[in-house]
Amino acid sequence: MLTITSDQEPLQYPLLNKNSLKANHLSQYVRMTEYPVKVLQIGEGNFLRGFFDWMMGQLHMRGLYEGSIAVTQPRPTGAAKLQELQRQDGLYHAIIRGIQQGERIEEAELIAGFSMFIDPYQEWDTFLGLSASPELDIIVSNTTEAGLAYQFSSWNPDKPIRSYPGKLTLFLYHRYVAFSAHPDSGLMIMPCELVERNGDRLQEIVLQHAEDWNLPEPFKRWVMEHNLFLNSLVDRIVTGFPQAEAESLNKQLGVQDKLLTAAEPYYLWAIEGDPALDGRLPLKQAGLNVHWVADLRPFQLRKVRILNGAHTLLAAIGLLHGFREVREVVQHAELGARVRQAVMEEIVPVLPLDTDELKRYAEEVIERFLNPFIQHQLTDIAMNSLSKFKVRLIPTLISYRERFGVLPPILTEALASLIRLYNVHEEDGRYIGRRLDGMDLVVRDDAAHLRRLQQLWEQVEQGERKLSELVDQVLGDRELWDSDLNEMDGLGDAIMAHLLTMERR
Ligand SMILES: NC(=O)c1ccc[n+]([C@@H]2O[C@H](COP(=O)([O-])OP(=O)(O)OC[C@H]3O[C@@H](n4cnc5c(N)ncnc54)[C@H](O)[C@@H]3O)[C@@H](O)[C@H]2O)c1
Ligand SMILES: O=P(O)(O)OC[C@@H](O)[C@@H](O)[C@H](O)[C@H](O)CO
Repeated sequence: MLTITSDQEPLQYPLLNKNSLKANHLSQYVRMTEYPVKVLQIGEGNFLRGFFDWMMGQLHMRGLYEGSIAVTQPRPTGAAKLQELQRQDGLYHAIIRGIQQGERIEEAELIAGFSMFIDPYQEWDTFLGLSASPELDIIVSNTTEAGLAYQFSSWNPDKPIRSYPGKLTLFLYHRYVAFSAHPDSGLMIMPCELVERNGDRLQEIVLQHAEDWNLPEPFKRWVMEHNLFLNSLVDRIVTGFPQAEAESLNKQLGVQDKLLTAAEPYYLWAIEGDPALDGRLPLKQAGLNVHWVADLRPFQLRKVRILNGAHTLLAAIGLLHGFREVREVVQHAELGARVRQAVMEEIVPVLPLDTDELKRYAEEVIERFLNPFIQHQLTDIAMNSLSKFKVRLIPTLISYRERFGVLPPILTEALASLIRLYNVHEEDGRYIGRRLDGMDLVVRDDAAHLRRLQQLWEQVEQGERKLSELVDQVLGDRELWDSDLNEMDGLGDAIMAHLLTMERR
C-alpha cells in the first residue's frame, strides 16, 4: 500500500505493467499469476475495479485466497478497456480518498488480481472453455441494470451471445455437460447490479433462456439446486478515472496508470446467504465490511431510499441551479440545507427501520457526499433520472403523504425540478435541457420518455397547452410512474407552484 504524499521528485513514467513493478510488488504479482483462476468476472467497469477487485486485493494481501480472476467484458464496446487492462497486465491503482469519522484517508493501492483477459466476442471458445475448469468457483458481475435483463436470443451456441444472462446460461450448460451434472460443480454467482433481488432475477432469466433453448430438465434442476445465485447489495461511490488529477497521481506513483480508479473509503457489501459461505470467499474473515445476512431487504431499503434517493433528488435540483458536483450542492448553504432536510425529515421518518440506526447511516451519507477528494458528477447520477425517481423517491413521497397527511416539501420540489429539467429539445440525437439561468445541459434518459416530455413542453411554450395540463399529463403518465400520481391530493398544485416560482426566477 502506498500513501500519497505531496510533492515528490518528478520521475519517469513508464506504463504500469509487470515490467515497471518494484521488487516487492513484482513478487506479489507473480504469486497471484500462479494461482488458478477461481473467479470469472463479467464486467471491466469502474465499479468492480473499485469494489470487488479491491476486496480481492485485500484477501490476497492477507494471504486468504489462492485464486486469481479471469475478466471479460459484457458487451463489444468494453473491448478497449479490456485491452487497456491487458496492456497493464491487469495492474492498476485504487485511489481511496475521503474523510471517515473525521479522519483523512488518502491511499493508492496497487491491485493485482487478473490473470486472464477474455474478449468473448473474439474468443468465444476460450470463454466457454473456462466453464470446464475444476478450480472455477465464483462468477461476479456488474453490467448495470440494463445488462441484467432478459433479451431473447435464438439458439446459436457457436456464436457469442450478446446478453450477459444469455452468455451465462450457455456457460453453465457447458459446465453441466463437462462435469456430467456433478452436484459439486455448481458455482457461486454474485451479481452486483443494483437490481432488487439481483440473484433471483439472474437465475430467473437463466432459466428462461434454458426454456427458450429447450435445454434438458436435469440441467435446469442442476442450475437451481447446485448453483447459488446470491442476492446482494453493494455500496461504495466509485467515480473511476480521476481525470483532473491523473497527471499528479502518476507523477507521485512514478508510473503511467491509465486505469487509476478513484473511490471513497466507505464500502459495504450485504449478501443474502449462509455465513458459512465466507469459507468459500473469506471476505468477513479478512475483516471487510461485508455482511452475510438472512434478509437483505433492510439494507436495500436503507441504501436505495437514503443514499440513492438523496443523489437523485440533489442531482435534479443541483443541475437546474447550475451545479456540477454532488459536494458543491451539499456544501451550498441553501441547497445543502434542503438536501439535509429531505434526508432527515422526509426520507428517514417514513422508513420502517430503526430510526437511530437510519440517522447514523444518513449522517454518514452526508459525510460521504462532502468527500473533498471525489468529483462525483451530477450528470452521471442524473442519467435515467425518471426511472430512478420512481424507485428511489416516489415510495417516500407516498409514505410521507399517508403518514403525515401533507406532502413532503423538498421531495415535491425535487419532482418539480425533474419535470422542469426535462423541458428538452432534440439536437443531433441528444436531448438538451435548460438550467434556471437559461444555459443548456444534456439530459440522458429513455428516448421515448424524453420525446413525450419534449412534446408537452413545446405545446406549453407555443400556447397550445396550459402548464397545469402538462403537470396533469406528466403526473398521470403510468409509463413513467407505474401509477397515477394525480391521485395524490394536492400534488399537481404543489408542482405547479414550484414550476411558476422557477419561471419567475
Ligand atoms: N460507480 C458507483 O459508484 C456505483 C456504486 C454502486 C453501484 N454501481 C452500479 O454500477 C453501474 C455502473 O457501473 P460503473 O460505475 O462501473 O460504470 P462503467 O461504465 O465503468 O461500467 C459499466 C459496465 O457495465 C457494462 N454495461 C453497460 N451497459 C450494458 C448493457 N446494456 N449490457 C451489458 N453490459 C453493460 C459495461 O460494459 C461495463 O462493464 C451502475 O448501474 C450502478 O448500478 C455503481
Ligand atoms: O449508479 P446509478 O447511476 O444507479 O446511481 C447513481 C448513484 O446514486 C450511485 O452510483 C451511488 O453512488 C452508488 O449506488 C453508491 O453505492
